[in-house]
Amino acid sequence: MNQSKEQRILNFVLQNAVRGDPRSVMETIDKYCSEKEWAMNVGDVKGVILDKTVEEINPSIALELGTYCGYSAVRIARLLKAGACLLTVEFNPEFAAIAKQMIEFAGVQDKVKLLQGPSEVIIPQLKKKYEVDTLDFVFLDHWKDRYAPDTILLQECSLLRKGSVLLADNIIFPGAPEFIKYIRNNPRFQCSTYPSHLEYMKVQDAMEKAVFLG
Ligand SMILES: CCCNc1ncnc2c1ncn2[C@@H]1O[C@H](/C=C/CNC(=O)c2cc(-c3ccc(F)cc3)cc(O)c2O)[C@H](C)[C@H]1O
Ligand SMILES: [Mg+2]
Repeated sequence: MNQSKEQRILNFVLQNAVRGDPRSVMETIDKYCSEKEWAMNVGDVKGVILDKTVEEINPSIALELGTYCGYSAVRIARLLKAGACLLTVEFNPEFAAIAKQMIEFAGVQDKVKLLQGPSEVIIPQLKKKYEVDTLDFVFLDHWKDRYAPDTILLQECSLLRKGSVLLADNIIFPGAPEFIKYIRNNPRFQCSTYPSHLEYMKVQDAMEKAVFLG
């Protein structure tokens, strides 16, 4: 059975990146996806916005929705301080298996907990099963029509506290119109937009940052 694109990306990393070096893994994925096969990683351009947001917050506990191949999990985890943790949620078992190998190859497995399952099931389990109190940072990069319902669910599960920061990818392309409508009209969130470019393309995209006001 011929390989998936995601398997080809992982193999290219295993053969070309430096084991234990997250920056090398990111650069190798970006090289493959800009030169050989496009893939929906946040990428090197929007990745800088993600980096700056994570560095500004310096989260102890972060959540990512939509692990895919693990590119942004590696990108976030490499910046986490000792003892800090990224919980990343992926419901496709093939992608979860690939991401697990990517995270381990990069050497950030001690900072990342990969939770396989749909976000609407995992989010309500975070407090009791995963011993989360509240989240410092949430990166939304899963199906775009799930950004708004999952943001509502995070609030219903009391997982946000005053100052919790959400960062959403792709609010221009493919776009997340329901999320933007919800979050920008919501007095409980302070929003700001970071114009950028779609990964590996000369296409406009943007990220939305939303700070929960409690
Ligand atoms: C219902 C379950 C919800 N709960 C869920 N729970 C857990 N995991 C979930 C859930 N919903 C989805 N996932 C996982 O997250 C991943 C999905 C990621 C989705 N990302 C995009 O669609 C996108 C498209 C483009 C793009 C740009 C230009 C183009 F021309 C084409 C595409 C660019 C981008 O940067 C993009 O992030 C992964 C594939 C999928 O298994
Ligand atoms: Mg994305």
